[in-house]
Formats: sequence, structure tokens, C-alpha cells
Amino acid sequence: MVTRAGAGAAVAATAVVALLSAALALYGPPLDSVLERAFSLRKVHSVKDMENTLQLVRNIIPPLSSTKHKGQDGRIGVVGGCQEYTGAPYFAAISALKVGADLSHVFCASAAAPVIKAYSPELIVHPVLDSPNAVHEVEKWLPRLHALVVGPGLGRDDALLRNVQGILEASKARDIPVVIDADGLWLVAQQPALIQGYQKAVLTPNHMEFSRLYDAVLRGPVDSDDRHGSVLRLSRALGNVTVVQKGERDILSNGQQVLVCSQEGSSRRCGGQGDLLSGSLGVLVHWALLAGPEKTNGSSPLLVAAFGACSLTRQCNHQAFQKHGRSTTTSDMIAEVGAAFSKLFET
Ligand SMILES: NC(=O)C1=CN([C@@H]2O[C@H](COP(=O)(O)OP(=O)(O)OC[C@H]3O[C@@H](n4cnc5c(N)ncnc54)[C@H](OP(=O)(O)O)[C@@H]3O)[C@@H](O)[C@H]2O)[C@@H](O)CC1
Ligand SMILES: Nc1ncnc2c1ncn2[C@@H]1O[C@H](COP(=O)(O)OP(=O)(O)OP(=O)(O)O)[C@@H](O)[C@H]1O
Ligand SMILES: [Mg+2]
Repeated sequence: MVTRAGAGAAVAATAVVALLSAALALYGPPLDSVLERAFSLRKVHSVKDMENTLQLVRNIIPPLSSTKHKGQDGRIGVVGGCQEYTGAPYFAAISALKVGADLSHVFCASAAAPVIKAYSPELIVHPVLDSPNAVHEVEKWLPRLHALVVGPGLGRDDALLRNVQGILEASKARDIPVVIDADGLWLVAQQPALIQGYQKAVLTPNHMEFSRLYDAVLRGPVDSDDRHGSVLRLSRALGNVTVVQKGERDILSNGQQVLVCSQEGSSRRCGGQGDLLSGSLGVLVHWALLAGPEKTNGSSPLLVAAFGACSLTRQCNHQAFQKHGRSTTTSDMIAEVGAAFSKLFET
């Protein structure tokens, strides 16, 4: 009797899981988190999903070819860099190059320009962000750029932020993909309408930036027990803008699908890792949009690109930590971009 009752319960439980799975296939992520919570399937699901999504990232990477000319694999612009912060835009721009972009521009405040130039001869640096003609100066370059990364090291000076507002509006008018990070997210929290509904925007908030945005857009505190639901809700409220909430696990959503990236990193949290992520994402977004949904198996190209950038950043962190332990810095992580990229995407 006991055995039969046990078997009956097992059959009933299997049926419930099957039913929920079928419903999940139809209705997507909200049920995903319900399922995960109810049946603790998080690990099993995410490992399988992670590998499937990594395969989609591999599909969007353009082949290296001797027939291409300089610029075809990506011309990326980073909007950021002020007197206080010169490292962040450098990290983002050099990461874009290391991932595979051909040219990387930095549009920064005049005080930051000589410093950023001195870090690297590889970057093209425009000291224009605090000029009265800033929007026009950047606009001149927009037709030549495939994606913009807005915010690393931008600071929160009102005049600079007003110029960046104009740059964002000009970029949207030209349908240029934008990755918004750091102080760019501060600006968006003040004026969500700036990116509301823009399908080529990806936001990459850290813990604090996410809370600030969520509060500004949804007028309430984040439910810390429901990270999936919170990211999904923020994305939906912003008109399906892609949101990447960075953290112990990265949660990504376009308001329809939720992805989780738990690629192994390390416990080292040095400043600048988010800049590596946003710079890499600038290139991957361009590649993903070029490849189109047929290469991403119907998944959103921007979500696939974001998953690629998260995996890559965490893998760089992992590799750098193996070598440098507690002394790991973002420069050590950037030195790992080539090997990490090969390991994840060129297998
Ligand atoms: N080398 C450079 O030039 C670099 C420059 N950078 C540039 O700095 C600018 C400001 O960026 P930001 O990230 O410091 O922003 P902001 O919103 O003030 O948050 C800071 C506060 O949030 C908190 N906090 C953070 N994470 C948390 C967590 N997981 N869980 C809980 N709390 C958390 C934490 O609070 P605390 O612990 O200090 O109380 C922290 O102090 C921006 O332009 C950026 O690009 C950086 O890119 C780094 C490299
Ligand atoms: N607790 C954690 N465990 C593992 N990886 C993490 C953890 N927190 C963040 N990361 C990873 O570190 C990277 C940067 O995220 P982080 O939250 O540090 O961004 P950030 O605060 O914007 O960084 P930055 O210092 O560049 O501004 C992401 O790839 C994220 O996945
Ligand atoms: Mg940051």
C-alpha cells in the first residue's frame, strides 16, 4: 500500500512538472522562476541553458577573413571619462578592441583625454564632452560608428549629462545600438523616457544601479527574493529594453525571456570589471544585430550578445584570479580576454 501510494505521488509530481513545463514553454519566464523555486531545478536548468546560449553566441561571431577591410568587424564609441574617472572609459574601449572590434573611440571631457591617450596608443580619443558643441562633435562621428557604450567614468556633472542626453537622442534617431552603463544609468534613472521602448538599448546595472532604476521606473523597492521577476518587470516597464543585472549570477531579460549567466568567476571584486563587460558588449551587440535572429535561433540578438559579454567577463575574472589571486585587477582581466574568448567561443 505504502509503495503504491508513493508511486502514485511520484506520478502526480511528474504530471505537475510536465504540466508546468508545458505552460512554461507557452508563457515563458515568470513560470520559469515559479518552477525553479518550487522544484529547485535552477542548477539543472541553467547549466543546460548556459551551454545552449553559448552556442548561440558562437553563431554570431563573424569569421576572420582576409577579404575584410579595417572597420568591418566593428567601430565602437565609448561616451565617458571625466576629470575623476579615466580608467573606466579606457577599460571599456580597450575591451572592445580586445574582443575584436577594429576601431575604438572614446568621447570624453577635455581633462580626461590626455590621460586616456597616454594609457594607450590604440584608442582614438576625442576631448569633446564638455564642449558647447559636444552633441554636434559626436554626431559627426555617428554615421561611422556601429555601437555606443554610454556612461563608464562619465561622472554626474549636469552639463556633461545634458550633452549625453543629446548624444543619446541623436543615436536613437540613427538607430545606433547603445549599451548604457554606470553614470549613463544615473541619467536614465532621472529620465527613463530617454530610452523608453528603444529596442536597440541594453542597460547593464550593478546592484546599486538596478535598485535606483527600478525605484525610478516602477516606483517601489526591488523584491530581493525575486531577482528574475524584478529584471523582467523593469525590462517590460521600459518597453522591452534589454536589462542585464550584474551580480553573483547575472540575470538578463528583454521582458519576454530571462537568461541566467553563472559562468564561474572568482570572489575578487576589483573596480572596472563592469567596464570590461560594457565595452565587450558594445562589439557583441553589433555582431549579434548583423547576424540577425536566424543565427540566434529566434532568441533576441541583444540577449545573446549580453549573455556572451557576461560569460566572457566572468571567464576573464576566473583566469586572472588563477594567476594573480587577491592581487587581480581589471588590467589582469583584460590581458585574459583573448584566451577567455577562445576558450568559450572558439571551441
Ligand atoms: N578606474 C575607474 O576609473 C573606475 C571608475 N568607475 C566609475 O565610477 C563611477 C561610479 O560608479 P559606481 O559603480 O561606483 O557607482 P555608484 O552607483 O555610485 O555605486 C557605488 C556604490 O554602490 C554600492 N554597491 C555597489 N555594488 C554593490 C553591491 N553588489 N551590493 C551592495 N552595494 C553595492 C557601494 O556602496 P558602499 O558599499 O560603498 O556603501 C558603492 O560605493 C562611474 O562613472 C563608474 O564608471 C567604475 O567603473 C570603477 C572603475
Ligand atoms: N558576487 C559576484 N560573484 C561573481 N561575479 C560577480 C559578482 N558580482 C559581480 N560579478 C561579475 O562582475 C562583473 C562586473 O559586475 P559588477 O557588479 O562588479 O559591476 P560594476 O559595479 O558596474 O563594476 P565597475 O567597478 O566596473 O563599475 C560582471 O560580469 C558580474 O557578473
Ligand atoms: Mg560600473
